[in-house]
Amino acid sequence: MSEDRYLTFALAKGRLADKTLELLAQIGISCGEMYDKKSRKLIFVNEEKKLRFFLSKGPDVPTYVEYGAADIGVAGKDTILEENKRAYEVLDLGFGACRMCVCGPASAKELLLHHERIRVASKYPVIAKDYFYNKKHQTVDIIKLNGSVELGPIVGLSDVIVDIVETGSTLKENGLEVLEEICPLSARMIVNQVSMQMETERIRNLISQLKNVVDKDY
Ligand SMILES: Nc1ncnc2c1ncn2[C@@H]1O[C@H](COP(=O)(O)OP(=O)(O)OP(=O)(O)O)[C@@H](O)[C@H]1O
Ligand SMILES: O=P(O)(O)OC[C@H]1O[C@H](OP(=O)(O)OP(=O)(O)O)[C@H](O)[C@@H]1O
Repeated sequence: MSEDRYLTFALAKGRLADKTLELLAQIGISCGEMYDKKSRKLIFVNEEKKLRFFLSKGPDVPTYVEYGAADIGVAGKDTILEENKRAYEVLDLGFGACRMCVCGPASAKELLLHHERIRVASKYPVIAKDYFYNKKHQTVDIIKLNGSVELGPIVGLSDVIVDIVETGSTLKENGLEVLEEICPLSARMIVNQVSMQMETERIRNLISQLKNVVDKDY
Protein backbone atom coordinates (compact mmCIF):
# COMPACT_ATOMS: atom_id res chain seq x y z
CA MET A 1 0.00 0.00 0.00
CA SER A 2 1.51 3.32 -1.00
CA GLU A 3 0.06 6.79 -0.47
CA ASP A 4 1.75 8.04 -3.66
CA ARG A 5 0.43 5.40 -5.99
CA TYR A 6 -2.28 6.53 -8.42
CA LEU A 7 -5.40 4.40 -8.63
CA THR A 8 -6.43 4.09 -12.26
CA PHE A 9 -10.04 3.80 -13.46
CA ALA A 10 -11.07 2.44 -16.87
CA LEU A 11 -14.51 3.77 -17.77
CA ALA A 12 -16.70 2.73 -20.70
CA LYS A 13 -17.46 5.34 -23.35
CA GLY A 14 -21.04 5.61 -24.56
CA ARG A 15 -24.25 5.14 -22.59
CA LEU A 16 -22.62 4.43 -19.22
CA ALA A 17 -20.03 7.23 -19.19
CA ASP A 18 -22.11 10.19 -17.96
CA LYS A 19 -23.78 8.19 -15.18
CA THR A 20 -20.42 6.87 -14.01
CA LEU A 21 -18.95 10.39 -13.82
CA GLU A 22 -22.08 11.64 -12.00
CA LEU A 23 -21.78 8.84 -9.46
CA LEU A 24 -18.11 9.61 -8.82
CA ALA A 25 -18.99 13.32 -8.46
CA GLN A 26 -21.51 12.40 -5.78
CA ILE A 27 -18.71 11.02 -3.60
CA GLY A 28 -16.59 14.09 -4.26
CA ILE A 29 -14.41 12.65 -7.03
CA SER A 30 -14.04 14.98 -9.97
CA CYS A 31 -12.72 13.82 -13.30
CA GLY A 32 -12.44 17.40 -14.52
CA GLU A 33 -12.27 17.92 -18.25
CA MET A 34 -13.60 14.45 -18.97
CA TYR A 35 -17.03 16.09 -19.23
CA ASP A 36 -15.77 18.08 -22.24
CA LYS A 37 -17.22 16.02 -25.10
CA LYS A 38 -15.13 17.89 -27.71
CA SER A 39 -11.85 16.97 -26.08
CA ARG A 40 -9.79 14.18 -27.68
CA LYS A 41 -7.68 13.73 -24.57
CA LEU A 42 -7.75 10.15 -23.32
CA ILE A 43 -6.49 10.28 -19.75
CA PHE A 44 -7.33 12.59 -16.82
CA VAL A 45 -5.62 12.98 -13.49
CA ASN A 46 -7.04 14.08 -10.15
CA GLU A 47 -3.79 15.08 -8.42
CA GLU A 48 -5.39 15.83 -5.08
CA LYS A 49 -6.89 12.34 -4.70
CA LYS A 50 -4.14 10.54 -6.62
CA LEU A 51 -6.57 9.12 -9.16
CA ARG A 52 -6.34 8.66 -12.93
CA PHE A 53 -9.23 8.04 -15.31
CA PHE A 54 -9.50 6.97 -18.91
CA LEU A 55 -12.39 6.27 -21.26
CA SER A 56 -12.17 3.20 -23.48
CA LYS A 57 -14.50 1.16 -25.63
CA GLY A 58 -16.80 -0.76 -23.27
CA PRO A 59 -15.58 -4.28 -24.19
CA ASP A 60 -11.96 -3.21 -23.51
CA VAL A 61 -12.65 -2.23 -19.87
CA PRO A 62 -12.34 -5.81 -18.46
CA THR A 63 -9.11 -6.28 -20.46
CA TYR A 64 -7.47 -3.19 -18.92
CA VAL A 65 -8.55 -4.39 -15.47
CA GLU A 66 -7.40 -8.00 -15.89
CA TYR A 67 -3.90 -6.91 -16.95
CA GLY A 68 -3.67 -4.28 -14.18
CA ALA A 69 -3.42 -1.33 -16.59
CA ALA A 70 -6.47 -0.14 -14.65
CA ASP A 71 -7.08 -0.98 -10.99
CA ILE A 72 -10.81 -0.39 -11.28
CA GLY A 73 -13.29 -0.51 -14.16
CA VAL A 74 -16.94 0.24 -14.80
CA ALA A 75 -18.72 -1.74 -17.51
CA GLY A 76 -22.08 -3.34 -18.26
CA LYS A 77 -22.70 -6.82 -16.88
CA ASP A 78 -23.23 -7.94 -20.51
CA THR A 79 -19.67 -6.87 -21.35
CA ILE A 80 -18.27 -8.52 -18.22
CA LEU A 81 -19.98 -11.83 -19.06
CA GLU A 82 -19.02 -11.68 -22.74
CA GLU A 83 -15.35 -10.79 -22.16
CA ASN A 84 -15.01 -13.27 -19.27
CA LYS A 85 -11.79 -11.75 -17.90
CA ARG A 86 -10.21 -12.31 -14.47
CA ALA A 87 -11.35 -9.52 -12.10
CA TYR A 88 -13.43 -9.13 -8.95
CA GLU A 89 -16.95 -7.82 -9.56
CA VAL A 90 -17.46 -5.74 -6.42
CA LEU A 91 -20.53 -3.55 -6.88
CA ASP A 92 -23.78 -3.32 -8.83
CA LEU A 93 -24.05 0.39 -9.65
CA GLY A 94 -27.75 0.16 -10.53
CA PHE A 95 -27.78 2.35 -13.63
CA GLY A 96 -27.76 1.08 -17.23
CA ALA A 97 -30.47 -1.40 -16.27
CA CYS A 98 -31.69 -3.63 -19.10
CA ARG A 99 -32.13 -7.36 -19.86
CA MET A 100 -30.34 -9.89 -22.05
CA CYS A 101 -33.04 -11.76 -23.96
CA VAL A 102 -33.72 -14.22 -26.73
CA CYS A 103 -35.96 -12.32 -29.15
CA GLY A 104 -37.59 -13.02 -32.47
CA PRO A 105 -40.91 -13.23 -34.28
CA ALA A 106 -43.73 -14.90 -32.32
CA SER A 107 -43.47 -17.82 -34.79
CA ALA A 108 -40.03 -18.72 -33.38
CA LYS A 109 -41.58 -19.76 -30.05
CA GLU A 110 -42.27 -23.22 -31.44
CA LEU A 111 -38.65 -23.66 -32.56
CA LEU A 112 -37.44 -22.85 -29.04
CA LEU A 113 -40.00 -25.11 -27.44
CA HIS A 114 -38.97 -28.13 -29.54
CA HIS A 115 -35.22 -27.51 -29.14
CA GLU A 116 -34.80 -27.25 -32.91
CA ARG A 117 -31.34 -26.54 -34.33
CA ILE A 118 -31.89 -22.84 -34.93
CA ARG A 119 -29.71 -19.93 -36.04
CA VAL A 120 -29.03 -17.31 -33.37
CA ALA A 121 -27.58 -13.91 -34.34
CA SER A 122 -25.90 -11.86 -31.61
CA LYS A 123 -23.34 -9.23 -30.68
CA TYR A 124 -22.81 -11.50 -27.65
CA PRO A 125 -21.78 -14.96 -28.95
CA VAL A 126 -20.27 -16.09 -25.61
CA ILE A 127 -23.46 -15.28 -23.68
CA ALA A 128 -25.63 -16.83 -26.42
CA LYS A 129 -23.53 -20.01 -26.50
CA ASP A 130 -23.51 -20.36 -22.72
CA TYR A 131 -27.28 -19.91 -22.58
CA PHE A 132 -28.20 -22.39 -25.32
CA TYR A 133 -25.51 -25.02 -24.72
CA ASN A 134 -25.03 -24.97 -20.95
CA LYS A 135 -28.39 -23.79 -19.60
CA LYS A 136 -30.85 -25.10 -22.21
CA HIS A 137 -28.80 -27.99 -23.61
CA GLN A 138 -29.91 -26.99 -27.11
CA THR A 139 -27.57 -27.18 -30.09
CA VAL A 140 -27.74 -23.99 -32.16
CA ASP A 141 -25.67 -22.16 -34.79
CA ILE A 142 -24.45 -18.82 -33.52
CA ILE A 143 -23.81 -15.98 -35.95
CA LYS A 144 -21.81 -13.00 -34.67
CA LEU A 145 -23.07 -9.55 -35.65
CA ASN A 146 -21.75 -6.14 -34.61
CA GLY A 147 -24.99 -4.17 -34.25
CA SER A 148 -28.54 -3.69 -35.52
CA VAL A 149 -28.96 -7.33 -34.57
CA GLU A 150 -32.76 -7.11 -34.94
CA LEU A 151 -32.16 -7.30 -38.69
CA GLY A 152 -31.24 -11.00 -38.30
CA PRO A 153 -34.74 -12.54 -38.24
CA ILE A 154 -36.19 -9.79 -40.47
CA VAL A 155 -33.90 -10.44 -43.42
CA GLY A 156 -33.71 -14.21 -42.88
CA LEU A 157 -30.17 -14.44 -41.50
CA SER A 158 -31.30 -16.06 -38.25
CA ASP A 159 -34.35 -17.48 -36.49
CA VAL A 160 -33.83 -15.52 -33.28
CA ILE A 161 -31.40 -13.03 -31.72
CA VAL A 162 -29.76 -12.71 -28.32
CA ASP A 163 -29.66 -9.01 -27.50
CA ILE A 164 -30.17 -6.28 -24.96
CA VAL A 165 -33.73 -5.11 -24.34
CA GLU A 166 -34.30 -1.90 -22.43
CA THR A 167 -37.60 -0.21 -23.30
CA GLY A 168 -38.57 -2.84 -25.90
CA SER A 169 -39.24 -0.20 -28.54
CA THR A 170 -36.61 -1.46 -31.02
CA LEU A 171 -38.23 -4.91 -30.93
CA LYS A 172 -41.76 -3.49 -31.25
CA GLU A 173 -40.88 -1.25 -34.19
CA ASN A 174 -39.46 -4.26 -35.99
CA GLY A 175 -42.25 -6.77 -35.29
CA LEU A 176 -40.20 -8.82 -32.83
CA GLU A 177 -40.75 -9.78 -29.20
CA VAL A 178 -39.00 -11.14 -26.13
CA LEU A 179 -39.20 -14.94 -26.26
CA GLU A 180 -37.00 -15.84 -23.26
CA GLU A 181 -35.16 -13.79 -20.66
CA ILE A 182 -31.53 -14.74 -20.06
CA CYS A 183 -30.52 -12.37 -17.25
CA PRO A 184 -30.91 -8.84 -15.88
CA LEU A 185 -28.04 -6.40 -16.60
CA SER A 186 -26.67 -3.16 -15.15
CA ALA A 187 -23.37 -1.35 -14.78
CA ARG A 188 -20.87 -3.04 -12.45
CA MET A 189 -17.63 -2.01 -10.82
CA ILE A 190 -14.77 -4.46 -11.28
CA VAL A 191 -11.36 -4.53 -9.57
CA ASN A 192 -8.01 -6.02 -10.56
CA GLN A 193 -7.22 -8.99 -8.30
CA VAL A 194 -3.72 -7.82 -7.33
CA SER A 195 -4.85 -4.21 -6.78
CA MET A 196 -7.49 -5.48 -4.37
CA GLN A 197 -4.72 -7.04 -2.22
CA MET A 198 -2.25 -4.13 -2.56
CA GLU A 199 -4.70 -1.25 -2.10
CA THR A 200 -7.34 -2.93 0.04
CA GLU A 201 -8.08 0.04 2.26
CA ARG A 202 -8.40 2.68 -0.47
CA ILE A 203 -10.49 0.41 -2.68
CA ARG A 204 -12.74 -0.82 0.17
CA ASN A 205 -13.30 2.77 1.22
CA LEU A 206 -14.25 3.74 -2.32
CA ILE A 207 -16.64 0.78 -2.65
CA SER A 208 -18.38 1.62 0.61
CA GLN A 209 -18.83 5.31 -0.34
CA LEU A 210 -20.24 4.33 -3.74
CA LYS A 211 -22.49 1.72 -2.14
CA ASN A 212 -24.02 4.35 0.14
CA VAL A 213 -24.91 6.54 -2.85
CA VAL A 214 -26.19 3.62 -4.93
CA ASP A 215 -28.35 2.28 -2.06
CA LYS A 216 -29.86 5.76 -1.65
CA ASP A 217 -30.55 6.25 -5.37
CA TYR A 218 -31.96 2.86 -6.40
N1 LIG B 1 -30.78 0.01 -24.58
C1 LIG B 1 -29.53 -0.36 -24.38
N2 LIG B 1 -28.82 -0.84 -25.41
C2 LIG B 1 -27.53 -1.19 -25.26
N3 LIG B 1 -26.85 -1.12 -24.09
C3 LIG B 1 -27.54 -0.67 -23.03
C4 LIG B 1 -28.89 -0.28 -23.12
N4 LIG B 1 -29.27 0.14 -21.90
C5 LIG B 1 -28.21 0.01 -21.10
N5 LIG B 1 -27.16 -0.49 -21.75
C6 LIG B 1 -25.81 -0.73 -21.19
O1 LIG B 1 -24.93 0.18 -21.87
C7 LIG B 1 -23.81 -0.51 -22.42
C8 LIG B 1 -23.52 -0.11 -23.86
O2 LIG B 1 -23.40 1.23 -24.02
P1 LIG B 1 -22.84 1.78 -25.40
O3 LIG B 1 -23.44 3.12 -25.61
O4 LIG B 1 -21.35 1.69 -25.39
O5 LIG B 1 -23.54 0.81 -26.45
P2 LIG B 1 -23.06 -0.01 -27.66
O6 LIG B 1 -24.16 0.16 -28.67
O7 LIG B 1 -22.80 -1.43 -27.23
O8 LIG B 1 -21.70 0.64 -28.16
P3 LIG B 1 -21.21 0.83 -29.64
O9 LIG B 1 -22.10 1.91 -30.19
O10 LIG B 1 -19.78 1.24 -29.45
O11 LIG B 1 -21.39 -0.50 -30.32
C9 LIG B 1 -24.14 -1.97 -22.45
O12 LIG B 1 -22.98 -2.71 -22.18
C10 LIG B 1 -25.26 -2.14 -21.43
O13 LIG B 1 -24.71 -2.63 -20.22
O1 LIG C 1 -35.22 -1.94 -25.86
P1 LIG C 1 -34.65 -0.68 -26.44
O2 LIG C 1 -34.81 0.49 -25.50
O3 LIG C 1 -35.18 -0.38 -27.80
O4 LIG C 1 -33.05 -0.87 -26.54
C1 LIG C 1 -32.48 -2.00 -27.12
C2 LIG C 1 -31.69 -1.70 -28.34
O5 LIG C 1 -30.58 -0.85 -28.02
C3 LIG C 1 -29.36 -1.51 -28.35
O6 LIG C 1 -28.90 -1.14 -29.59
P2 LIG C 1 -27.91 0.09 -29.82
O7 LIG C 1 -28.68 1.37 -29.76
O8 LIG C 1 -26.76 0.00 -28.85
O9 LIG C 1 -27.43 -0.09 -31.27
P3 LIG C 1 -26.77 -1.37 -31.99
O10 LIG C 1 -27.94 -2.18 -32.45
O11 LIG C 1 -26.01 -0.81 -33.12
O12 LIG C 1 -25.92 -2.11 -30.99
C4 LIG C 1 -29.73 -2.98 -28.36
O13 LIG C 1 -28.81 -3.73 -29.14
C5 LIG C 1 -31.12 -2.97 -28.91
O14 LIG C 1 -31.10 -2.92 -30.31
